Amino acid sequence: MKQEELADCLQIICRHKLKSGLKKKFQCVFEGISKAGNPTLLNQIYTELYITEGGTGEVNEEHEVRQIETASRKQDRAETSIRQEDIFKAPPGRDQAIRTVMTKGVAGIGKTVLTQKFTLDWAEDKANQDIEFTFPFTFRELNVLKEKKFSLVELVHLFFTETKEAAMCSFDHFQVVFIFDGLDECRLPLDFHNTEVLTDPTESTSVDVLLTNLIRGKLLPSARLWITTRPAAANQILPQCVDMVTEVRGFIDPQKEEYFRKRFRHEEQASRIISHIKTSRSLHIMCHIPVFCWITATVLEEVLKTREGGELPKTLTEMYIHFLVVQCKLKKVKYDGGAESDPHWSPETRKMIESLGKVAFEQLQKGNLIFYESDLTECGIDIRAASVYSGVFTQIFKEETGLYKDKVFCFVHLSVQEFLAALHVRLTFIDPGVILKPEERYWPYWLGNKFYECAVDEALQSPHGHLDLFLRFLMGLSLQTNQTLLRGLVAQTGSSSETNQKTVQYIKTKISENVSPEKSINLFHCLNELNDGSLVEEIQQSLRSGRLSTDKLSPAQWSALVFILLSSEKDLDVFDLKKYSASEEALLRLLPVVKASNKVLLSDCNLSDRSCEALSSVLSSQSSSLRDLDLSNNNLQDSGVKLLSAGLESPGCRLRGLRFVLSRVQSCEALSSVLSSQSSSLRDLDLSNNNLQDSGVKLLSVGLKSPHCELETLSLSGCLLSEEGCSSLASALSSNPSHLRELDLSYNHPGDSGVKLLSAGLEDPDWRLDTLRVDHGGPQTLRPGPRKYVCELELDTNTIHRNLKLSDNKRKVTRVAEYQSYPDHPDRFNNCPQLLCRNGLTGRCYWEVEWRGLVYISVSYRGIRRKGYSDDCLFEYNDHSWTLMCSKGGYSVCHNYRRTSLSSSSSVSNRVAVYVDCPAGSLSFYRVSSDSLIHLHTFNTTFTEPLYPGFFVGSRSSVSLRKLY
Ligand SMILES: Nc1ncnc2c1ncn2[C@@H]1O[C@H](COP(=O)(O)OP(=O)(O)OP(=O)(O)O)[C@@H](O)[C@H]1O
Repeated sequence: MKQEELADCLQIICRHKLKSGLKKKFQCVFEGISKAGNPTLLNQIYTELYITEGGTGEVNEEHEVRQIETASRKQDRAETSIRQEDIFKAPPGRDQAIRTVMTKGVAGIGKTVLTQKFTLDWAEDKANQDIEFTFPFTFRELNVLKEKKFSLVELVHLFFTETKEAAMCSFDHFQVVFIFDGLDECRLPLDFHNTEVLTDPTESTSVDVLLTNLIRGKLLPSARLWITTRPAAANQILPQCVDMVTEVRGFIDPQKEEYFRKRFRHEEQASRIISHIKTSRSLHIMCHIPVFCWITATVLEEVLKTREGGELPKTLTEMYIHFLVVQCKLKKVKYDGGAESDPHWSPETRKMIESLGKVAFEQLQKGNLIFYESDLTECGIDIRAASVYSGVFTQIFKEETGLYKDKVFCFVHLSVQEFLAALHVRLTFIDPGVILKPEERYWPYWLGNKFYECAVDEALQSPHGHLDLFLRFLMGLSLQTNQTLLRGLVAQTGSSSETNQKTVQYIKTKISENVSPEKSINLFHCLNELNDGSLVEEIQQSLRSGRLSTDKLSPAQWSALVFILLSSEKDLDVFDLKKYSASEEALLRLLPVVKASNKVLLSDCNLSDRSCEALSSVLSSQSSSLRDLDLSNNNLQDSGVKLLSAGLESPGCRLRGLRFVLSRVQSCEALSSVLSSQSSSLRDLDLSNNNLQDSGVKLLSVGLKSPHCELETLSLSGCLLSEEGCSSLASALSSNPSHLRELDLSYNHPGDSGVKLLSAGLEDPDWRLDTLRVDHGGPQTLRPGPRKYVCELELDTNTIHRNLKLSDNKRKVTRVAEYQSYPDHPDRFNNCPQLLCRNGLTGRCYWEVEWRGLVYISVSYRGIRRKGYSDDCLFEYNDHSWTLMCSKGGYSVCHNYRRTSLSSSSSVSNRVAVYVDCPAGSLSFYRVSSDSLIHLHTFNTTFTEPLYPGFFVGSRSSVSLRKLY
């Protein structure tokens, strides 16, 4: 045989051996039960994970190229999911080969299992056969080699002895994939700036130098690399070394079910567990994290054996507590011969948990996730007992064998270590009676009452989020209810709710201090664990204020927010997008929350067709809770309305109330078809403020006429309707009279005959109609836009300041130096150069003013103070007035001390229009330019009292009311 052929042959044998070794290693998932003789086969349990390409920019925001990349990616936000076997495939539209992939994902989301499945599929010849060698490493294992020196070839030989046997000493000519799982667990100093360059795979050096050079592409540039990490640790790798970032997002709904069906072979048991999980929204949503599914499966399997239903664990901490309880019970019943009903915290179990907690904590502090016998001895665990633990407590502690000469141990999952570490802290540091040994005092936490605050600070300072999950558990364990679950183990000294409240406050201060999105999200999780009722509001504020910038959040961070919102157990009855961020981006990302809400308010949110498409899918989904939707004041085009109509017409749609604005008459046709569709459950339709005109109403009447239309209330207020429109409505209703109860035609011009036609229906016993509104009618209502709501204002001379002079038939106010001789009046502003109008507004009103100099155009409650120069008097500084400030420099708006300059004020015109809809709580300002209205700003609020228009007039300034009638 020639030399080359021999080499080929050896290589094939080596690959074959490597594959069988890997098959053996990865065919079972380690879930602690293997020792009990019941291994879980990876292929049997593996459930497809949802993986997406994930906003690479977050790795390092400063990096210019990345920013460009992020920007270009943003244009197409549609998420594409990536199949596990295609992890190295370039996404469509990207030509260059992908060398390094980084996969991020939160704790327990399935990164390790994913790499194992990838490797197993390769080893079983099922996928990626272009790869000649796959070398899966974990940082956990590599950490142990910190002090040692190897060449790359030696490192591979050490882990994959088959390659050594085949004397492989070069990988240059092969397609090789290196997998490095768990960067967050890495304790090697990866220094990309100061590490010497190494190109020779046979040169010996420390493992961190090897890795740095491999990742930088200096060493073995032809190899492909796959690194997985929890998100907070991703920034250890220079962004330019990573070609593609993906995110594991866990299980989507059908996969959650699939998981439980795979785990519980008995269909009935699986169905019972699934339906049980579905009864708790938070539990169901938490099950998108596979490790949580596993823990839930373990817990519910036990819990449901003994009782039907009952309270289900709702938070992460609760679930892990149950898990611990179940494990202890199993140990007691199976191995100690105890009975189900015995207290599960026998002195031995307690001692064992304490010792395990100590190991967990101390090793977490040191950053160790694999421990030696000596570490266990130090914590009072004797080695023989340890093997009993790992035998008995297999689901908590496992014995790792294989590569190491010494016996090593680790927890079955890092999250279990993090939980036990928190439990240890709870048991040791918080109990005031505990006297710490000097060596235990290195930790700042023991310092008494600032305990939780120190813990928060510590976690925030940890650069790669090592203590994030630990902190969540620690917070969870401070809850009285959780301590009760651990009665007998944890002393019931309990933190008082006052301490918890202080912690909540402290966390909120930290959230407001502009911490990174990852850290904020973890702090939200902590609030959730603390059962804090204002959590949702806190998230809203962070988004609204821009502290959490909607365009900088990665898809996974958004889904974390959704997760927190949904699992908060807070009533999500009404979802008001403006409270979060009035943007399409926010809507699309928060869609699962929309789906879980009953009433969804989306008015004035700059929504386009993209939102319509997404909403349409929510509408047609059987599982959606959405019943009421307000889409008014968005610039929806016909195409958008069409998309929405498809959802409205779908058989699954159970929407009852809809409020929106139709841009064009064609949209009426689409809506009309919804009304006449058999499956439509629409009962309330509010089309107020639409320029529908008679022609639009005519089209709509076709739907109203249909026997399938069961609309009960219809508002066409301010829709430019005249007599003709009324007659179409009357004719439609006479064909289908038995459903509509309320018809609002206010702010239209139905004329006497229109009113007569419809009023006749009120009397008709066949008609169900019992309320007809035709108030505020008149020809002026036929003007398009807000001008139809024009109202005549009258300045209140009793309020006018003495430096303001009236002219032009009391329509104009000018600031003057000389005092005017107005009589004393309690309503008069005596220090601020202001005045109010007489009209107390309660409905919809529109007016225009002309101004010069510096003028505030405001609306205010009547109670505004008149005396003195305090904040309560000035229109800008209180919560009962809303103001547009106009000056040559531009416009700004102000309410309750918060002033915002308007960027669109580059061209200032001296005419301003104001439109207020008091019941709807909206106040809009426009600039008037050659008769067209240019929107400046809208305040959305709730007006609790009648509003009085008013003005502040600066020196050498004037303002006058325009005559519009
Ligand atoms: N695709 C999957 N199918 C079935 N079970 C899974 C899957 N992925 C994960 N699991 C379950 O979840 C557990 C945790 O998964 P894994 O260890 O892969 O998470 P991880 O993302 O690596 O977590 P960490 O960041 O904490 O290390 C597994 O032990 C297994 O029980």
